[in-house]
Amino acid sequence: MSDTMTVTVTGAAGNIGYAALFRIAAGDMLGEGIRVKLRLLDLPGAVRAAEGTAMEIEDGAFALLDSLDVYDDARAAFDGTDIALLIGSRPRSKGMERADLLSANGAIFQEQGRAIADVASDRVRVLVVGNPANTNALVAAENAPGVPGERFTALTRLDHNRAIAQLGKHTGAAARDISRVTIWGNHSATQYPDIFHARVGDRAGADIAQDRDWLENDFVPTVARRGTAIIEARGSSSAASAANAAIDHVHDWVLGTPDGDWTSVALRSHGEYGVPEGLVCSFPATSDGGDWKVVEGLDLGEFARARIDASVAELVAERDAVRELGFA
Ligand SMILES: NC(=O)C1=CN([C@@H]2O[C@H](COP(=O)(O)OP(=O)(O)OC[C@H]3O[C@@H](n4cnc5c(N)ncnc54)[C@H](O)[C@@H]3O)[C@@H](O)[C@H]2O)C=CC1
Ligand SMILES: O=C([O-])CC(=O)C(=O)O
Repeated sequence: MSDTMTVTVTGAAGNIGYAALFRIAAGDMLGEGIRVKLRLLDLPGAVRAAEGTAMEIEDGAFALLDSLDVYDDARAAFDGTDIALLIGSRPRSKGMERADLLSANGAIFQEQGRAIADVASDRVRVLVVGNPANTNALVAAENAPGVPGERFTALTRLDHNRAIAQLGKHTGAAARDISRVTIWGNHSATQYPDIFHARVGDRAGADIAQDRDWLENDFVPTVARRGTAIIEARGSSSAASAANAAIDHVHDWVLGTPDGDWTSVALRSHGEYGVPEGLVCSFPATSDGGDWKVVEGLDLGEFARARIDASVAELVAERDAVRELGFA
């Protein structure tokens, strides 16, 4: 990492953008010694609002902020970028079919993948937050010739953090004492939050998982449906927690995961754990500050295998749909 990094945030006028940008400018994402050039991208109709957010960022007088620019054009926004947070996407509207959603987002992430390949820095790292995040990342990667596939990732860190929180509530342990939790599969209700390899203080996750009623009827569905529960309670989707997770994801990617722990990252599969090559699937992963590395060799029991297979089947169906639409 150099001492100045260019960071592009799409959907900058939106809720997650609003919660993420100030923390990025404050140094929470890349570390306190690293200066940041911030580039905000949104649609032409939302640029005025993005400019308002930029005015507030200016008013933060952040010591690490070197420059701040607002764009409505992807190629200009990604020019020379080192870190791209792809948050903006087309939300599902009333009456919209799944295919329409994949099609609208396919077009966005195809264009952004091409722009990143053409103009971003050679070391660019991409995190897709906008839903359907895994498949949007797959589309962007497939349309970015010359950019190594491992530079395209999707966010399942929010699910990972949710799993730690629920495990902490159940056991009374603090988040800092919980490690080696894994989210497998898709960022959707089919995801499988896995505690069988976790450590909770001195306890093994497999021991806590002996309470099958809690595991199957409480923990797994609570984590997998937390996004929906928050929409029902707040009237809008998770924003500050999603921004926090995006910052955690990039932080651990560029600065490394803590010794003895791993995190969850949706990465292009090389066939690990039998996941078809090329799918953007959530795995346990570590980083030494360079590339993500999938943690291999974990034993998966029948319970885990069935759930991972179901989530992977959903990813295959999404991939086939965007292929059919010509986006991948
Ligand atoms: N992966 C995850 O864990 C999570 C993902 N999400 C997803 O993140 C996305 C953003 O959420 P919010 O910020 O709450 O939504 P929001 O609706 O508040 O903001 C989205 C922004 O993206 C912009 N946008 C749309 N298309 C764009 C494009 N082609 N280029 C640039 N900007 C574009 C919109 O104009 C809007 O300003 C949604 O897709 C949401 O479902 C939300 C929570 C968690
Ligand atoms: O469904 C949404 O837009 C929100 C989401 O992904 C989550 O909270 O996990």
